[in-house]
Amino acid sequence: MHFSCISIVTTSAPPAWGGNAKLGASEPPSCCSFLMLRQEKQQLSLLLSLHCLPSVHSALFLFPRFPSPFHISLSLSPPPWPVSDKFIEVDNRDMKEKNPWHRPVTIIITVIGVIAIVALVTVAVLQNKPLSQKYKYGIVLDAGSSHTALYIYQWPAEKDNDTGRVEQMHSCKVKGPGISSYASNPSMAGESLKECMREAQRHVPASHHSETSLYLGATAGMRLLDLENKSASNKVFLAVADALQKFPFTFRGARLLSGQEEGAFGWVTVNYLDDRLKQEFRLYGNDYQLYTHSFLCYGKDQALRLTLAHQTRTGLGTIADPCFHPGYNETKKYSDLYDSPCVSDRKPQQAPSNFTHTGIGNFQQCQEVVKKIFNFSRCEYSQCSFNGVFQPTVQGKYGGFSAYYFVMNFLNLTDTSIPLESVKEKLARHCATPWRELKNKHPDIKLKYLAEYCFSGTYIITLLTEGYNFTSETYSTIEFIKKIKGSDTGWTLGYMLTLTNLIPAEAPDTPPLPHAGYVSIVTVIALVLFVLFIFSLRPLWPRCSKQPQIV
Ligand SMILES: Nc1ccn([C@@H]2O[C@H](COP(=O)(O)OP(=O)(O)OP(=O)(O)O)[C@@H](O)[C@H]2O)c(=O)n1
Repeated sequence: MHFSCISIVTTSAPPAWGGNAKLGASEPPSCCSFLMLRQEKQQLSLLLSLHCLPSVHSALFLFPRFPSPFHISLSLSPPPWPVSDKFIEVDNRDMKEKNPWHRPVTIIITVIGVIAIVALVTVAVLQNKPLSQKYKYGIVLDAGSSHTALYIYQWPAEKDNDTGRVEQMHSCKVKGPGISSYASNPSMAGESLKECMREAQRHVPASHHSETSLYLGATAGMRLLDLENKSASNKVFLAVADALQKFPFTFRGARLLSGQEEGAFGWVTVNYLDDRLKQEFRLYGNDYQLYTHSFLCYGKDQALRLTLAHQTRTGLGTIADPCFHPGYNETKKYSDLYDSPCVSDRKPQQAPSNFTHTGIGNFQQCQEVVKKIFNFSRCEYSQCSFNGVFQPTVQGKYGGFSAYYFVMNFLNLTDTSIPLESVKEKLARHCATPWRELKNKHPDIKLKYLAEYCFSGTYIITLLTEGYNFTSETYSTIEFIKKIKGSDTGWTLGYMLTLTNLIPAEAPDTPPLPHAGYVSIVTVIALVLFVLFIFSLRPLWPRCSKQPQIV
């Protein structure tokens, strides 16, 4: 209690003061009210002017030395007696003795209440805290046409069926070209994977090796090899399977993915990582109508072959390529250029063994050459992308990953809020940059990639606008993405989720509140209950009257 500042003004020293009250002569504290005290017959009266009501109210109960029962007169009117400049300061020590908060019962109840709240909140927190995580692992090798990459995924062991919880734990880029390049030496295809596989062995805890599934999926490069030479492609698959089986994981096969599978698994990956499967698409137990089409020979590398094949179709010894930089000058073999089923039947009869590939760096002309590799006019459907393939109207966001991302990222064009016209202008400036200047500016970038970014950027913009019909208005709906929530975008995650049955038939039940929200609510409710409990103890509190009353 807080009565040390209480001053009482009297006209005369009342006879009934106890020994703990003493006369004072100081000025009354500014906040305090005046108490008038007088004795009439056997009754003491206090007259009060309520300038600071709460403290004065309480003060009235704390004169220990008055006869009991203690009657109080309260009045809101100014005191009728002349106010003296004498003050009586009330001795605090007796007040404290009578302070109900210092009573043992109140103290015990308060302590028990606090302990109960702490216990309640602790139990709520511990009960709902995620248990120390035990993980499961899965490994997928993406055997692409230009390179192979290994991805390790992990997810909490006890929550196999929850979505949005599988995440990429590690990735490893296999040194050397894609496995299809080892057609003439298949065992080297297996050999090339070993370094990343050993890395995977180090990243997945040894106790989990045997239960970790390992998959290899091959895409465009092996599709082309399969078309060209089935036995060679089988040998490459056997060689990589043989190498992968030697590792302590559960090897679940090396196989060719169809273009449709690659598209669909890529769709599952990005929508899974974006948490869209749960909310929007309801993959769980539902059928989807998904449009996917893979244009074999129209990936970036094969598209470049097609444009070069177009430019060398007459068997020239030198070509001046608008898609390569001014000053670019390389001697290339006709046999290498035409060594792909995408162009092999177009090889000019009278071609020399080599041609000189020079650059003139002109975006507009490059776009004209690139357009030549697509057939935009033939269409038997309501609308087509190119080569007579049906193309539905694109809805929602359009994600461009892998080569789309690498190229646009190099060109500083991943921001699709940049107007399409500005994108083209920037690309034109890039293409016109002399080759020597570009090499000096980017000494760390692989020369093959650097030389091709003008072509690649032009090919991407042409494909998006002329092929997939993006316009200046819709260009901003495109997102060039590399990763979503730490996982690379691509088909591999969707493939593993599907083969490992990590997407359940039914949507999982999710708690209505996140953990933090739940704990906060429990805490607030506990505090409210505690305050109510304390108020329920009011009979133990000192009696006070809110209304001025005359007793
Ligand atoms: N920094 C980089 C890395 C890669 N690339 C290019 O990006 C393409 C790789 O694309 P990706 O879709 O990963 O190809 P692959 O998986 O190798 O092939 P695919 O899936 O078509 O079989 C290749 O042309 C490569 O030259 C690039 O231009 N810049």
